[in-house]
Amino acid sequence: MTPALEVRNLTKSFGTVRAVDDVSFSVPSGATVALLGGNGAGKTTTISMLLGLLLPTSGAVRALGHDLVRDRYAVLHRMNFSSPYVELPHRLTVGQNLIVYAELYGVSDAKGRVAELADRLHIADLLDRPAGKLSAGQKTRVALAKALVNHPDLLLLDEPTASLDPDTGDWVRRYLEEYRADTGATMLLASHNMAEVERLCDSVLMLRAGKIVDQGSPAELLAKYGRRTMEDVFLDIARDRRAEPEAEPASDEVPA
Ligand SMILES: Nc1ncnc2c1ncn2[C@@H]1O[C@H](COP(=O)(O)OP(=O)(O)OP(=O)(O)O)[C@@H](O)[C@H]1O
Repeated sequence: MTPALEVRNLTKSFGTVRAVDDVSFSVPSGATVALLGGNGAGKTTTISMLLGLLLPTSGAVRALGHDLVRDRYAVLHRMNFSSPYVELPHRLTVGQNLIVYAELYGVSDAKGRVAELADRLHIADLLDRPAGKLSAGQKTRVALAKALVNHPDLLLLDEPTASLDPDTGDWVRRYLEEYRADTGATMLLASHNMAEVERLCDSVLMLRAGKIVDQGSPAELLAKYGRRTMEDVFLDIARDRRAEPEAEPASDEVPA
């Protein structure tokens, strides 16, 4: 089966900064994959290129079987994204924004789809509010509604639960699990929440300074680094510690 995403030798330079440096990976259809890395590792730049929003310096991206630079209009209507860094137009209400996006994506019953999402994502009480006057957590939920408005087959999520309280964050994760189970959609998500990654993702790509420095399923990485949590694996990889279990202190040693 054709992978939902195929990324080959993707590179993006901003002047002398190589934000993404010769990155290659593929995401099987229906999989959920995490893109992890510390601040400035290149996650947002990668996602922007995967959306066709940013032109690569070199390399190629195929999304749902189409080249994203040459053939983006064949595929963009089957993709969507959410990002805390992209604001909806502030003066329009949440409802107006969602209708505009639904119509831009050619959703046949735009009003019906927005009402359905408002109900499912518990944002009905926000529909008449200006998008610029929402709290950070409310914006995150509205961004998710926008990301799902066209029933995307390929969903790119940049920190989908940023700013959400633990209860709402848990609820959004459950919703994403249901969406995937119902639709078979493929998801690539950048996250700083390691519990979220363990829960949602089949595999993990670890970026450091624009390069993929390790990858595998959460279970494989936990075993490889001899750790109990992805938080510890993340710290090992981000701090360039080698993938081997730490020795237990001998019983007569006093821990420092
Ligand atoms: N438009 C730009 N012009 C110049 N440099 C940029 C630009 N966008 C990103 N960078 C640089 O590219 C590198 C990667 O940034 P990017 O935003 O992709 O990181 P990130 O992994 O998403 O980080 P964070 O977790 O902090 O969101 C950083 O060094 C950043 O300063």
